[in-house]
Parts: sequence; structure tokens; C-alpha cells
Amino acid sequence: MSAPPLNFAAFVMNTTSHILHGAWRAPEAQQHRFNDLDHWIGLAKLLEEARFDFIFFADVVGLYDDYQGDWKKFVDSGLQIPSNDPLVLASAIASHTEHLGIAITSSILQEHPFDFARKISTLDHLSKGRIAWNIVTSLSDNAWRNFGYDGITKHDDRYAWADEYVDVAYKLWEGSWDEGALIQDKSGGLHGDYDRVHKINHVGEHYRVEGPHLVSPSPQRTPVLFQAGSSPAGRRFAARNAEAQFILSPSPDAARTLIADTRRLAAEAGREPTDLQFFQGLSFVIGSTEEEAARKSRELDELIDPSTIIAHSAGGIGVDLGHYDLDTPIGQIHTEGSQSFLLWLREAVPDREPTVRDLAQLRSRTGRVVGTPDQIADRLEQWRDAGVAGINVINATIPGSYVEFAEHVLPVLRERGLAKREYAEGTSRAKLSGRDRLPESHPAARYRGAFAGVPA
Ligand SMILES: Cc1cc2nc3c(=O)[nH]c(=O)nc-3n(C[C@H](O)[C@H](O)[C@H](O)COP(=O)(O)O)c2cc1C
Repeated sequence: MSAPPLNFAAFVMNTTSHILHGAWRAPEAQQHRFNDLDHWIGLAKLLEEARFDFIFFADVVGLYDDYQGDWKKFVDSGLQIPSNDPLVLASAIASHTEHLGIAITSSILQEHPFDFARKISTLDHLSKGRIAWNIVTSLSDNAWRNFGYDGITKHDDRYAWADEYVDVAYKLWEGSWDEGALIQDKSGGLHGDYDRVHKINHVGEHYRVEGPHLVSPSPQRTPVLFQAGSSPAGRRFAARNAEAQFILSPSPDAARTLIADTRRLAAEAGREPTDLQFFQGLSFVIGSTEEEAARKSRELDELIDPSTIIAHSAGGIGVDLGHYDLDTPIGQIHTEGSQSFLLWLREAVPDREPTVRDLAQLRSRTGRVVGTPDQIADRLEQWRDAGVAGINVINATIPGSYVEFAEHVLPVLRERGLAKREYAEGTSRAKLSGRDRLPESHPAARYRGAFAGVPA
């Protein structure tokens, strides 16, 4: 049997400058209109017309680490501030679309799981089962301080915390209401069946939640679960929980290795390995000829602001790179932070000592595919052959990047069986994996029926 077509998501954020910083200044760019609902509805309709599977919202609940000693740079350049809540936008998008999945990034930090589970269930009802959740743990001190903590919780402890958070949500989504508990029998006057609605009585390290869930089971019960972050702890978390991991692998071969490893962990966690899929983040510069594509890529480089890219990515290095000139050799920078990041940079610039500017350029070009539609299709075929199920399309401009992809690349992909022609019916999970609800081997499934008969 030939491989199935790829899925496509549009990777966006409810802000001006998400990833390719500086690109918002392009004359045709509209991402600065993020406060305008029409901007989002227009994009959602365009994506649905093009048969995208998801609009995928990134989100943060705080600033990145300081740049040049403070946070002026972020405000100056619109680097994820202002940044609006995507969850609030979701119901409006749902009301203007029919098939498009709506994936929302939400951190375990920002909302109590009881309240979060309630909002997600409500949205899943309103959208007829099109909600997905990208589970993140917030990696900036500022985010943690916004919620009353002294600073960020240690890396692996964040994932342990996340395991409890998702368990509370699973209990509410999967275990609190049995099937058929909502009766709504007007003639008999019975609305709900008390015997089939249960308190969950969760008591854990971080949360105590009595229940019951206040929302009756939605079409998917648990939303489609995404996770992003591929450290060993991140992979273990994805292997246990995620139905799709959002990855930024440097090459199809690297993705193949990552996928095999994470699927092995999924099997160890008692899951069916293929129940975990992978979405690779890529951006596209499309030309009618190779030369045109190369020229457009150079033009994009001109537009991109290296210092803002540095401000965004410096966190991982543990050094405020804003204090260094862009031409400073990396060797002159002392860090107790991520050594593997610096090693990666040296490997990427093998012939000389890399500079801070190299870091910015490499970051802004990571995952950029430049070429004609046919060349792009060749590359996407390689990603699919490596086991990737979907592409999260990173934009330079909104809506421009998606208009071009839809007009020029998707028709070629369809001809080659790399993109679908029509949506499948049903919920987002049904479209992705053929079923509305999580499979029995997912850890959430053990809560089905688990609270029946437990004294109130
Ligand atoms: C592709 C990708 C997208 C991410 N998107 C977000 C996001 O929108 N919001 C957020 O707070 N963190 C986001 N993260 C951060 C991760 O959730 C995670 O906190 C970080 O990668 C560290 O995890 P790791 O050490 O397991 O890689 C993203 C990470 C990756 C790799």
C-alpha cells in the first residue's frame, strides 16, 4: 500500500513576530493585524479551502530571558509581545469553519487543570470535535514569575508536573461521565443520570480536584494531544501522552532516528507505537524557477532581523547574547548553559570559528525549504519517507506564505499523492487516525469507568 498523504498544519501565533523576526515589515505582511478578528477568520477560511488539517497556535505566558540586560528588545521588535490568548480566538474560528482543526498551545502553568479541562470540553462541543492541545511546560523565568513562583521549575520536574496535570484532565475528560449519562428526556423530566456521572477525587502533589467534570462528554472527549520538545524527558512525556509530536529535526535522517526512538519509548509505555505521529516544522520559499526561489530567499534574509532572532533563541544558551557584537566569535563566549547547542553551531560552520551572526542566520534558515514546487515536493517526499506524518508550515508572512503554498505547492503535492484532495468526515482525531476517541492503549483510557461506584 502506498504511504498516506501528509497532513498540514499552519504554525501561527496570536502576535506580530513569532519566529521569522523582521518579516512582519514586508509590505504584504498582515501579521501585525493580529488584534483583528477578521484577519484570523480570513486565514482560517483560506486554510480550510486549501484542506489544511490544523491551524496550530503557539503561545507563551511570559517574556524570554533578558536581552542586553532588559526586555526592551522584545517590545521594540514585537517579539511575541503583545501576545493574545489563542483559546479566546478558538470559538470564533470554530464558528466560521467546518473541518479545520484548531490546535491550541497551553502550558501547565497558566491554568488550573479543572478550569482548562472545562474550557477545552466546551470548545470541543462547539467545534464538533476539532480541538487539539499542544502541551507545553513554559521555559522562561518570567512566565513562572507571572504565576507566583520564584522562577522556572527544573526541567525534568516540569515534565513530572505535566504528567499530573494531564492525568487530572484525563480523569475529567474520560472518567467523570459514562456514555449515555446525559439523558435530556423532556417527557420523563430526567436531564442527567446521577449513577453515570462521577467525582474523580484526585489527590496529587500539585492538585486536589474533586469533580465531577462540569461538561458532558464532547465529541473527542480528550482533545487531540500534541507535544513539542524532544529532550529525553520531553520524549518520554510524548511517548506516554502525545498523539502527535511537533519536531524541528535538522534532516529527514535525524527525524527517522528521533521517530524510531520515541516510538520505542511509546511501546515501552504500553502504547501502540504508530499511535504516535510526528509533525515536522518547515518554512517554504517558493519560486517558479530555482533562481527565483533563491532570490526570494535572499530577500527574506534581508528582511530578517538577526538581533531579534538572537534575542529569541539566546535562552537555550544561558547567556545574554545581546551584550555581544554580532561578529563576536562563539569561542569568546563562556557559558554554563547548553554546550550541545554550541557544538551544533561548530558542526554547522565547520571551516571557521562561528560568530553570533552565524547563529542568527542558521536559526532563521533552519527548516527553510527553497525551490520550485516540484523541488519542494521532492523534499517533502523525503520527509514522508522518513516517517513524518505531517508538516507544520512556518510562515514568513500571513497570509502570504499560506496563499503561496496553497496556490503553487499543494496542487503539485496532490498530483503526487503527497496531499489529500478532500477532508475525511468527522472529528479532528477521526481525520488524523480514524477514530473519535483515544485508543485503549492510551493512559487516559484507564480512567474510563474507573470512578463508577466510588462513594461520593
Ligand atoms: C517545535 C516546538 C514548538 C514549541 N512551541 C512552544 C510554545 O508555543 N510555547 C511554549 O511555551 N513552548 C513551546 N515549545 C517549548 C517546549 O514545549 C519545551 O518547553 C522546550 O522545547 C523544552 O523542552 P525540551 O527540553 O523537552 O526540548 C516548543 C518547542 C518546540 C521544539
